[in-house]
Amino acid sequence: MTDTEPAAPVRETAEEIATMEVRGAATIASAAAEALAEQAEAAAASGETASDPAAFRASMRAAARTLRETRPTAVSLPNALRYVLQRMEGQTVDELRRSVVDASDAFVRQLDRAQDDLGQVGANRLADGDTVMTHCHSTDALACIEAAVEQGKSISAVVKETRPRQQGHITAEQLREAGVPVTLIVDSAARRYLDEVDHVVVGADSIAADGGVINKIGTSGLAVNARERGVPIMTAAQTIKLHPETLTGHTVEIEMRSESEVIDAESREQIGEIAVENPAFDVTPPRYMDAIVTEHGQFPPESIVALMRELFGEGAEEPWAEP
Ligand SMILES: O=P(O)(O)OC[C@H]1O[C@H](OP(=O)(O)O)[C@H](O)[C@@H]1O
Repeated sequence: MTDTEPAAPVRETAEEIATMEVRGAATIASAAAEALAEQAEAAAASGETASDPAAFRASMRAAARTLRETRPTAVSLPNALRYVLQRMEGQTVDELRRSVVDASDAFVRQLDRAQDDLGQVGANRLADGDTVMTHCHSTDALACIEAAVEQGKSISAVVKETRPRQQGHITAEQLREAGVPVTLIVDSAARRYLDEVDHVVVGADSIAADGGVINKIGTSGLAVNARERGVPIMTAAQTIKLHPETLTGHTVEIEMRSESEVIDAESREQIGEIAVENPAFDVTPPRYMDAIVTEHGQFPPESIVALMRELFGEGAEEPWAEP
């Protein structure tokens, strides 16, 4: 390990996030925070950085940059890195190491608590006997449904499979384990089933300052259909999903993934010369979203900017940048 090459656990976590073995905005954030703690332990034990606080700090910044470069859309990833690096302090390597490990632990605990708290808020929106429709797999959205079940409400679910990676299968399995009767449908059947649904519950990868919700591709179409059918739609998103850079006019980059997720090589070959595109996320305009459910309560999307300012100030530093 040199001061620019992160330790093995960081490289492994970065690879797992890039290949989506580790996925879902909250899970990515907690894996990134834990990887920084592992980097701190490794750097404090390595010849090059163990006795040089400046080299230790540089190795932490390099590790954060490696993690940052894995996936561009879920803002929980840079928010996690920011949380930990902003709390790195001390004169000696041992003090620096301890501050990083403590910040990483605190971040992960805060994440779990936030999800429990927003689950209660989201559950309050659901009534006994409701059927919910889900899209993709979101631990924040599942927390709302599971909390409703724990409140003693009987909830059933229509689960969209979510092409191309079919994260709906994970949702279906976890809801079934929570005792929720599940009907799995293909994405294109969603509008037909909305007539049988009381609420649509989705997660978010990022929330923009204007209340736009960036979530798995297909969310915006689902939201428009839900509005047309008169079905309320909420996004469950703890505040690490708030995108501070959008306060200063930046837009959220939409990740484009490999065409191999959409079409296999043989079919591709047979069809001949065509373009294939695979955007992983889309933006649901605030007017199509009824509520953003966070650990601080529920918000109309248009008012989320006030919470964003309160939590992040006017913008976002990048503590992983070289000074
Ligand atoms: O943080 P939680 O609620 O678990 O997940 C949030 C979102 O992350 C997922 O993205 P991907 O599957 O990583 O591309 C989905 O878009 C999901 O709604």
